[in-house]
Amino acid sequence: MKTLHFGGIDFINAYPLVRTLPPDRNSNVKVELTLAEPSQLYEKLLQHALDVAMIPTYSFFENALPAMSGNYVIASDGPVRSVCLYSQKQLEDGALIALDAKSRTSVRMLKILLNETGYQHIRYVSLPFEAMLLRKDIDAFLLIGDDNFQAGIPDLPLCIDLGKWWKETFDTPFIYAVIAAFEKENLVQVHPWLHENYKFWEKNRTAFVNTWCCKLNIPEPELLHYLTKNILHTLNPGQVESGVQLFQELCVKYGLLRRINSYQVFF
Ligand SMILES: C=C(O[C@@H]1C=C(C(=O)O)C=C[C@H]1O)C(=O)O
Repeated sequence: MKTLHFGGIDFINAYPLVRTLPPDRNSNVKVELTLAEPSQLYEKLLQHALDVAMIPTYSFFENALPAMSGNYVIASDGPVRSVCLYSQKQLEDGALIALDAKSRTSVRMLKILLNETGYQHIRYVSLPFEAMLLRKDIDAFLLIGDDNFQAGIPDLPLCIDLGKWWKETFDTPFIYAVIAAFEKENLVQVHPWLHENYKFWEKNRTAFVNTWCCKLNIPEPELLHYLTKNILHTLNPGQVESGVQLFQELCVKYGLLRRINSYQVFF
């Protein structure tokens, strides 16, 4: 049996897709799992150190990758909770925004939203989370992933949820990460393993959340809400295609991507 090298995002948002199957479980596919940040998984996929990986949607387009899964995504259709812009006061044009250095997709999502809203002179600086907190000249910062659950962050008076903002602006879900491969075969072969994980999650949600909430130090109802109401792991087939297409078109419109690339979505 061939071993598939799969890269799974190590953020909480991906737990239901990659952390539910016991490692010793007999499965029809043999998957060797590497957990890492989305941008690192993208680098490994480019180097062919991984066969299939969960990668930022923007990276998928930036490198014109040929194939993505239509079955599983990291998406939201309204508030996402873990992609937020924090600030002391209402944003003014000309403000300096620190962008989470981990992010590839949400930084472009923010730029699109600011452009659509009419801001034209925002300045940006890319920084790791810890460095942002030390900079006094920054007006707002964009954080992605698990750092949004750190105590103290929500104390800032203004917190703009980008998933909510996107939904209000375009009335459609937003897709933050996709599962991509160079070879269609590898994508199709990893699907049963992802299905197994996700089915296991759906059947045992309460037990998983109960275990994870202590380890992560997040109240149980909040974690359950995050993983079932904020983050969406599946969308209707048409929604995946139209969602990523819209994002790609807007990236081109605002000069964030050179051209529209074609690609295939597999189920
Ligand atoms: C929803 C999220 O989406 C993440 C945001 C990403 C980005 O901005 O590049 C990449 C992968 C996603 O898992 C999150 O950060 O929690």
